[in-house]
Amino acid sequence: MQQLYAEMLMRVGEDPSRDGLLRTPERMEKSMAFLTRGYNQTVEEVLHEALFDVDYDEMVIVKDIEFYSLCEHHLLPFFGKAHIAYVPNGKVLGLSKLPRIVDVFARRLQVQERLTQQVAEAVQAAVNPQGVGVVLEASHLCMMMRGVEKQNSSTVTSSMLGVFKEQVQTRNEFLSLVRPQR
Ligand SMILES: Nc1nc2c(ncn2[C@@H]2O[C@H](COP(=O)(O)OP(=O)(O)OP(=O)(O)O)[C@@H](O)[C@H]2O)c(=O)[nH]1
Ligand SMILES: [Zn+2]
Repeated sequence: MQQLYAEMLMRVGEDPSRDGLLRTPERMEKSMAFLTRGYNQTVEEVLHEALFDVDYDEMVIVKDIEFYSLCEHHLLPFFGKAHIAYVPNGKVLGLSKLPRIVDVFARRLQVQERLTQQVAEAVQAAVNPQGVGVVLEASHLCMMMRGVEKQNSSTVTSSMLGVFKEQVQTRNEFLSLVRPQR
């Protein structure tokens, strides 16, 4: 990787041997490993069996979970907030595990739609709840600092499973609770 990054610096017109850039390939390699560490993680290992029997069958929502990902088309960041809800079916998940599931999939090369679906499916598989709702709102640097150069657009995606798909009322309850307060 470090050789490739040094080559890249040269191709963009830089001198990889100048003082400020000497350790840049090494830093980039480390940084890229961090930004894509989701490839080395599985949902099972981050969940750590934090499933609890609870007699609660109302909606659980964890909202405003910040995430950072890389778009697979340009390898530029897209980032924003994830909102996750589920209606339990005898078991609940340790709360911190929802953000951890987001990160397992966000720290890969992604499109926002697939990231949204993967998070919803992972929660469904982990908790076996009555249903799952996931909404992601994000800004894409590939649309801001290059390309169409639109600074204020945001992209909203959602994935609804089980009762969130079948029952308009459940979906609306979720959507009204995560709606941005303006
Ligand atoms: N659906 C989807 N598209 C994305 C996402 N991230 C980036 N893109 C889009 O991927 C598309 C790639 O389009 P291309 O025409 O192949 O590439 P490009 O010439 O760099 O496109 P522009 O960004 O329009 O300059 C662009 O429209 C991006 O906005 C994402 O998460 N989901
Ligand atoms: Zn992009």
